[in-house]
Amino acid sequence: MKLLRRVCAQVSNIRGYCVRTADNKPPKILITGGLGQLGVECAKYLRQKYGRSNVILTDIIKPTPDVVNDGPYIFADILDFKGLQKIVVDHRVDWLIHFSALLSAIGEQNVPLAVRVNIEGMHNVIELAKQYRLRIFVPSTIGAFGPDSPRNPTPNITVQRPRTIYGVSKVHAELLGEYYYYKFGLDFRCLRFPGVISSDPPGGGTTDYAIAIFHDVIRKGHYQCYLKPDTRLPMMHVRDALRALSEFLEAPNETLNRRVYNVTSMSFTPEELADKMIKYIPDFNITYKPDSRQDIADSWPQVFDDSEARRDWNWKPQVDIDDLVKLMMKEVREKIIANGISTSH
Ligand SMILES: NC(=O)c1ccc[n+]([C@@H]2O[C@H](COP(=O)([O-])OP(=O)(O)OC[C@H]3O[C@@H](n4cnc5c(N)ncnc54)[C@H](O)[C@@H]3O)[C@@H](O)[C@H]2O)c1
Ligand SMILES: C[C@@H](O)[C@H](N)C(=O)O
Repeated sequence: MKLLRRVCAQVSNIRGYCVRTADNKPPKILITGGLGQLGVECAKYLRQKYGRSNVILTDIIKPTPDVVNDGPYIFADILDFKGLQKIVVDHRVDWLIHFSALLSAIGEQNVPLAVRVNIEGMHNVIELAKQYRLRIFVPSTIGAFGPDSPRNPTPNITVQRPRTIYGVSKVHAELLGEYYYYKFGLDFRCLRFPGVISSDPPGGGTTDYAIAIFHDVIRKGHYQCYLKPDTRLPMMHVRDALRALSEFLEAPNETLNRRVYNVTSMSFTPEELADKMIKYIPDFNITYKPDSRQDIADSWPQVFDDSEARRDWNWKPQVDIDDLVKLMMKEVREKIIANGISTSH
C-alpha cells in the first residue's frame, strides 16, 4: 500500500499534477506576508500553476508597480482577525500560505513585536483555517532547533530548545498545527526550510549573508561577513524551496506520515561559498567580522536530515552549490542593473 502511494505521488509530480477543489476548480490561494523574500516569488510560481487570479498576495506594506501588475494584492494585517475573515469569505479562499513573520535576527531586536506577529498572527491564521476548512501551509525553519539538538545531521524528530524568539515561535506554530490536525482534522502542513537564497532582499535573518555576499561582491568587489568563515549552515535556492512547497501542498494526505518535515538542498560555510564565487570574480575580497548573529548560527543545525520528506512525498533537491552560484551571479547582476545601480564586476 505504501509503495502504491509513493508511486502515485511520483506520477503526480512528474505530470505537474494540479490539485483541484471539490467543485473541480483550481484552489484559491491566499498568501500572508506576501511582499517578503519568499512571498513575491511564491505568488509568481503558483500563478503559473493555478492561474493569475487564483493567488492573492497580502501584506501591510505598499506594493511596487511590478507586484500590482502581476496579480491580486490586498492589504491585510495578520493581527486583524476580522479583516482576514472578510478576505477569506469574499474571495472564497481554499488554501492559506502563512508567510508573515519577523525573522531570527530582527526578532531579537524587537521581541514584543515578534511575539505579536509570529505567535498572535499564528493564532489568527490557524483559527481562520479551522473555521473555513482551509488547507494551511506554515513554514518553519532550521531556527526551530537549538544548541541541545544534534547538529550534524539534525533529524526530523529530535529535541527542540531554540534560543531565539523566532525559533520559539516556530516550535509553537509546529505544535499548534499538529494539535489542530489531531484534534480538529485541520489540513495543516509545515516544512522546515534552511536558509533560502534568492536575488530578492532578505528579511533580517541569520542566513542573509549568503544573499548579501552576491550583491556586495558584484557591486563593490568586497564583502564583510558577519559570520566566521567556517560556520556551516543548511541552505537552498528559492527555486527548490518553492518546488518543495508546491509539491508538498499537493501531496495526497495519505502519503504524509507527518505534518512537519525537514527539507534541504545543501550545507556550506561562508569560506566554501566564497571559493565557488572566485570562479566568476577572481579578484574579489572577503573579510570576517562576526556579530551577534554568530551565536544564533552556532546554535543551529549544520546539516539537515530530510530523509523523511524524500521517503514520504519524494522530495529531491535539484540545485546544488555550483548551480546556486551560477544562478545567483546571473540573477543578482540582472537585478542590480534593472535598479540602475553601477557594478564593479
Ligand atoms: N527566507 C528564509 O530563508 C526562510 C527560511 C525558513 C523559513 N522562512 C519562513 O518563510 C516565511 C517568509 O519568509 P521571508 O524570508 O519571505 O520573510 P520576510 O521577512 O522577507 O517577509 C515577511 C513579511 O511579513 C510581513 N509582515 C510583518 N508584519 C506583518 C503583519 N502584522 N501583518 C502582515 N504581514 C506582516 C512583512 O511586511 C514582510 O513582507 C517566514 O515565516 C519565515 O519564517 C524563511
Ligand atoms: C533560516 C531562516 O529561518 C531565516 N533565513 C533566518 O535566518 O532567520
